[in-house]
Order: sequence, then structure tokens, then C-alpha cells
Amino acid sequence: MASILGHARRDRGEPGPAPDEPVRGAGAPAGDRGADRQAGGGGRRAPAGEPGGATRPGSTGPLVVELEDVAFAHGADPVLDGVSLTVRRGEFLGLVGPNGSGKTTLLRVLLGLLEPTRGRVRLFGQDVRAFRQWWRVGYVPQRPAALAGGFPATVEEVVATGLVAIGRASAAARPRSPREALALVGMEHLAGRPIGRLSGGQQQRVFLARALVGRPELLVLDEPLEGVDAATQDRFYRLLRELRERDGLTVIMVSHDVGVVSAEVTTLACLNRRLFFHGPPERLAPGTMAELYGFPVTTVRHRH
Ligand SMILES: Nc1ncnc2c1ncn2[C@@H]1O[C@H](COP(=O)(O)OP(=O)(O)OP(=O)(O)O)[C@@H](O)[C@H]1O
Repeated sequence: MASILGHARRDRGEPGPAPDEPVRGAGAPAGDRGADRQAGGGGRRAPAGEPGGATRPGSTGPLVVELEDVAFAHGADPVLDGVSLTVRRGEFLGLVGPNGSGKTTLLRVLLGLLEPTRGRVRLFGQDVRAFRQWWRVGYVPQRPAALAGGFPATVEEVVATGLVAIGRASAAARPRSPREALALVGMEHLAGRPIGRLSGGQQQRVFLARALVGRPELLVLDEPLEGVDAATQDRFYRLLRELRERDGLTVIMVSHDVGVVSAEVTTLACLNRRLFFHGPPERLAPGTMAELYGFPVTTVRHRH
């Protein structure tokens, strides 16, 4: 499974060993340098202080992600089939589905890490194959095993690696300082500690800070709350609400916690190779989850 550290692996091949997994915004390859300014890019970054204009279901904010009839297969094994969806600025899309249903694969396809066998992927209005403005995207891949105690970097240094792509970005980039990003996730007091001496849940928060340090417009999260305690989860959702409402942050999040996710997201996507449902959670038909998971699953909408 994917690691959160390391630099981009734009070989569009299979997920490499853990340290090769990118955190988007931190790792387009050297060959991409200089391309940022050329990229049309579609969307733009809201100036400081501008209301974020978070998207509500049915609104018509700018398109951030567009998937059109996407299919993907590992060899002869189909993983995604005919997946079409759009995500607009300020939207919070929750992606749910059983193990092996293609959620991580879908994220990797939409980030251009895997080439679809069919269909089109656009990021900020631009074909993902030509997209170079990775500082606009923060990515927290699925959690690896916790980093060992001897890992030679402090918490602050790990967060700072999220700034690598910013160095070559256009003047529109407005990165946070690593301390500021750590403060967002309540971890600034541990800035100087070796990352390997944090618990798994604490490390997860550091990786979230790393994804936020570039002040991304799109945050892509693959099960970011695995192993994170309830109070921290609550803070995490509050933070996402704030960033969406204030800055218009767009969020795509894979989760197995269907109940909580349904309460938080503006849009739910239920995936099992194909999309069983895509829309506001309250429009989910009672039988859809049972069909998706093969047994009854209750979704309870509550703000906690
Ligand atoms: N490198 C690979 N080679 C071959 N098959 C793979 C590879 N990676 C994933 N798969 C297969 O693709 C399918 C989708 O995997 P994916 O990781 O996208 O599922 P997921 O919905 O994210 O699962 P989970 O909830 O368990 O994380 C699974 O059947 C998996 O076995």
C-alpha cells in the first residue's frame, strides 16, 4: 500500500514501494519543471480574504475534477468501469465502497498516476496528462505502516517536503509555513520531534499537514482517519468545513466510515467497479448500500 512520504512517481505504473508514493503538490518530477506557467489550468486561486464560496449540491461552481466514462484494469482484471463524475469547487465528495472496489485506484487515476484504459480525466479544466500545477493538489495516500523510530526527519521537516512543488510554482501559490500547517492539525507542539517517534495516528495528522502546507485547492484523502481518535476526527471535520467555507477548498475523501462520512459530505459516491450512486447523501435510496456491500448498511446523518 501507499506511503505518504517520498516524491512523485509519474511513471503511471503500479504503486511502487512505500517511499515512492507521492504527496501531490510535493513531487512532480524534475522534467515537469517550468511547465507550471504554461499550463492553462482552468481554475484560479482565490485571493486572500475572498470568500471561498463553498459549493452546495446542485450549485454550479467551477469544475475541479471531471471523470468521463473512465475504465481501468489490472491486466485482464477490470477495476473501474464506466465511471463518470464531476467535482466542483468547495464540494466535499465522500467515496465509499467495499474492500477492493476500486476507490484507491480511482484516486490514482484522477491524479494521473494510473492511465485509464478508457475515458477522460480533467483536473481544473485541463487534461490530467498535461496538468502540471500539482501545488494546487494535496494528497494523503492510504496509510502505510507507521514510520520506524529511527526515521531521520523531524515532524517539521516532513511537513516542509510538501513545499517542494511550490518552488517552481507561479506567483499565485501562497504556501503556509510548516508550523502554520502543523497548527491546523494541532501538532505544532511536536514540530521538532523525530517523525518516527510519533504514534500512527499522530503521524497521520502530520501527513495531513504536509498535504495542506501548499494551501491546495483540492485535497485528496485516502482513508485519512484510520487509527485517528474520535476527538481528532471531530477536529479534522471541523477543519475541513472551515477550509471549504473560507477558502473554497474542494475535498475528495475515501472512507469506510459510511455513517460519519454521510453526515459530513456534500456528495456521496458509492463505488464497486462502477458507480452505484453519486449525489447528495440524503438522496441515497435505502437499498443502494445493501446492493453495494452485499448486506444491509445503515447510514445515519448526524453532525457530531
Ligand atoms: N498493483 C496491483 N496489481 C493487480 N491488482 C491490483 C493492484 N492494486 C490493486 N489491485 C486490485 O484492484 C482492485 C481495486 O483495488 P483498490 O486498492 O483500488 O481497492 P479499494 O477500494 O481502495 O480497497 P480498500 O478499501 O481495501 O482499500 C482490487 O481487486 C485489488 O486487488
